[in-house]
Amino acid sequence: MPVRPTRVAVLGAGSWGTTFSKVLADGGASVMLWARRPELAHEINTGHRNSDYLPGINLPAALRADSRLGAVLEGAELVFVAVPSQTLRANLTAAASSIPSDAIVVSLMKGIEQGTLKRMSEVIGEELGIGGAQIAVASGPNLALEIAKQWPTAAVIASDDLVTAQTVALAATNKYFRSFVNTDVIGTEIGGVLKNIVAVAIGIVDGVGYGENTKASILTRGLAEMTDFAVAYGGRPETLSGLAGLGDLIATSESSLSRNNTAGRLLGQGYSFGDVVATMKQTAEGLASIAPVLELAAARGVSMPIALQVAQVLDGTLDPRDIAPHLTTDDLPQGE
Ligand SMILES: NC(=O)C1=CN([C@@H]2O[C@H](COP(=O)(O)OP(=O)(O)OC[C@H]3O[C@@H](n4cnc5c(N)ncnc54)[C@H](OP(=O)(O)O)[C@@H]3O)[C@@H](O)[C@H]2O)C=CC1
Ligand SMILES: O=C(CO)COP(=O)(O)O
Repeated sequence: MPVRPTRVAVLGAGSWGTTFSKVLADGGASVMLWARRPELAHEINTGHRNSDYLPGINLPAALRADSRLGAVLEGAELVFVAVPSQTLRANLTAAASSIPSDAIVVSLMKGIEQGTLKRMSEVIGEELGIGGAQIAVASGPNLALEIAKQWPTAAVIASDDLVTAQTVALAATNKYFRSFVNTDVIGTEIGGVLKNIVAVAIGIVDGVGYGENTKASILTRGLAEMTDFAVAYGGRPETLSGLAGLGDLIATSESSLSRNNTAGRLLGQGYSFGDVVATMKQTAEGLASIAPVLELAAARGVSMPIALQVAQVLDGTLDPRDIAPHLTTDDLPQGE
């Protein structure tokens, strides 16, 4: 029987790490949050605010922050990680010696590492030398600011080991946040990575000014693209039609809170990739994972017209007004 953990740590005090810390604290856990900037840790401890990332949100007094990894990780039963995907490996290198050897480590991230093409759970396993029963991932329709306002939602916790997933889900459940469990780590992670890329495409369409038909076509074909890719890498199709696939695809593509959607909208309005990166103050993972995703797709022969056209808009070889990945004909016989 899984037991509810009481001592948890969260690495990364951006919008998601801080919000998830609140979810855990409101679920009854004692939470230590790592903020790499001491002044942010000070603001969280004294003002119970993180004004950079969650303006207007009051944080629970039970949530404590620190910029020292050792102090944050001491005695942690669960360690949640919410840093930008491309910085995970370096952050783990710094944290590894302080992470208790029996802790379960949970990825809250939605990216693929450039160069190695690894999922976040793979990077965690490699860097910390731990196996599947000590690793979990969390994903779902989880726009941070909505959750920080305690608007109700749900998530999926996946681990190779069901008891691990259940243990994490017990900690990550409260009156406004419900965690479901499964054992499909691959499908759950891939859903989170790929919906970001489709959300960029929808943002481009919005920025250009096209309408609901275009968006509905791309969303529907996007789900097929996400599912084909996930299945090619060993994920289960039903995971992609659940919260970690369709659910997150809808939330991210529809919301102006989404950084991926916002980045796409700016591209659609004619801003260059460089301008968009300079404008974004928070992490838009879809922009960094598009190249590794296309490499992985090519390696398994998965057709990804949406991801391909987003990449072409990013590198300036496709005019955003010509975005119409659902009109590409190479997979027409199977398309629906
Ligand atoms: N925001 C959301 O709604 C959700 C986000 N996610 C995922 O969570 C992950 C983290 O995203 P999110 O919290 O939104 O990102 P943010 O941009 O809001 O915050 C990133 C955090 O990581 C810290 N950080 C640590 N190391 C580095 C580094 N080397 N470079 C840059 N920042 C660093 C930042 O510190 P500092 O403040 O000092 O820069 C900051 O605290 C992403 O994979 C995202 O896809 C998943 C679900 C929801
Ligand atoms: O993952 C998210 C919602 O589930 C957050 O999306 P963005 O990173 O696009 O803001």
